[in-house]
Amino acid sequence: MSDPLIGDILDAVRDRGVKAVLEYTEAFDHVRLSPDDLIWNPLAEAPAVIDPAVREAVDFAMDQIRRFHEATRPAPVTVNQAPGLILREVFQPLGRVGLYVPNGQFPLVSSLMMTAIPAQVAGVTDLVVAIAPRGHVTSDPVWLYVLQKLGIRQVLRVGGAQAIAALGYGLPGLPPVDLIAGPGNRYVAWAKQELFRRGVTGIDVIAGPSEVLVISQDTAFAPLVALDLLAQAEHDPDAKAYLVSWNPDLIAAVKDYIASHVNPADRLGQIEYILVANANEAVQTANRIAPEHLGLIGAEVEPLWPQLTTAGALFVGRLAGQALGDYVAGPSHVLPTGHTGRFLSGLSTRTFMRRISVIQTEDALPAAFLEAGQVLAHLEGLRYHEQSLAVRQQLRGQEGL
Ligand SMILES: NC(=O)c1ccc[n+]([C@@H]2O[C@H](COP(=O)([O-])OP(=O)(O)OC[C@H]3O[C@@H](n4cnc5c(N)ncnc54)[C@H](O)[C@@H]3O)[C@@H](O)[C@H]2O)c1
Ligand SMILES: N[C@H](CO)Cc1c[nH]c[nH+]1
Ligand SMILES: [Zn+2]
Repeated sequence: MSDPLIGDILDAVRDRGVKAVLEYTEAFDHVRLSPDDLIWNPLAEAPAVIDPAVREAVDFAMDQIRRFHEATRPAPVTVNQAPGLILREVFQPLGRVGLYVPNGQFPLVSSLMMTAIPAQVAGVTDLVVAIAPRGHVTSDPVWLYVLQKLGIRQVLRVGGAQAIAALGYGLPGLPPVDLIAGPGNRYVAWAKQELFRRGVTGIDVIAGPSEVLVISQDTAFAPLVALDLLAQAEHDPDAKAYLVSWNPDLIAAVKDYIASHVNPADRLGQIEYILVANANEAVQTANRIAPEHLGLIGAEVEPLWPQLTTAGALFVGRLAGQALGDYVAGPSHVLPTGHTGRFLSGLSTRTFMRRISVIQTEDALPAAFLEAGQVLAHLEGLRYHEQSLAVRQQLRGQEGL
């Protein structure tokens, strides 16, 4: 089977459930699962034992991610708008959330941390994680360690559009979720959008194949620039990497570095070199592309960062390779792709919260609010709106109300 319409996969899983999920898993992942293999509880396994150096790195990354998300969790706001009018903005965690974690071309254990930690810091307690059955997710000690450390009780061992459909429509023993978050390849990103379009679930952000754009000028940085382009291009043949510079010598040096270091067998995404006239044109080009990651390397370009308004995340300074953000800096690496940074932001605790406004009154409410409301209701010809305020104006201040 090749490139079926994603809508057909969603329909099949909605209508034929487990049977369709198993068929697509066999077709795309070349794994034959039985219905009993689909859902797995990592907490039912013995505690994972992993290499101490890996455990230390995982623990370090998880601490950094948690610290950043705790510091940026939105706080409730109270506004005393007028005497007797108390306004609030409060945040409530979502109910049941599905997290998609990529495991097709590479096992992205870091994406599990970068989605589950923000969700948990937001207060979500009902989480299911979907991971494609490539390799041995259920016996790999590192996956097991991270899943157990996060306290995840339900893993759906399915990837691709069929996993997204199963999360959205539900399966026996797997209630449907309210929101699906997490990155994935083009099939995953497309399926999430289609499920949202159908009104089945919320989604976080369009986080498809990885992208990077680097602005740099100094030829001394050619190896750093080249490696940052390659680091995102290595994720997927659908990934995109751009170098933007007004120094043709740097572009030539980066091309040379890549030509002499890359193995022809690497399945890299597309790398594009864009020669611009000056800094202003570099900024305009980057803002138009709206890349997932945007790196600024070198003293000449680093001060440009406040002008860059559409990237998913900015990386400023020669030590700020995008891989730092991919693993350990702290903000989630789940970021908008495909030019959607123009209107979407990366995953955060906000992704997993609903914002509710609260309008609370007391008898001191000034008459002006009820009067102006009646005038506007009258203007729109909405009789009962007007009456509902008029009756309150009469009752205002009366005892026992
Ligand atoms: N934007 C972000 O925030 C972000 C973060 C991390 C990773 N990513 C991206 O996530 C992606 C991970 O992709 P991946 O493929 O490695 O893993 P994945 O888990 O996203 O996808 C694997 C699944 O794709 C399905 N599939 C494969 N070929 C198919 C076909 N021809 N038709 C239908 N379905 C098919 C299979 O069912 C498989 O289980 C990469 O593109 C990477 O760049 C993005
Ligand atoms: N660069 C990816 C986001 O585009 C995230 C990631 C996970 N592991 C390594 N990198
Ligand atoms: Zn990466």
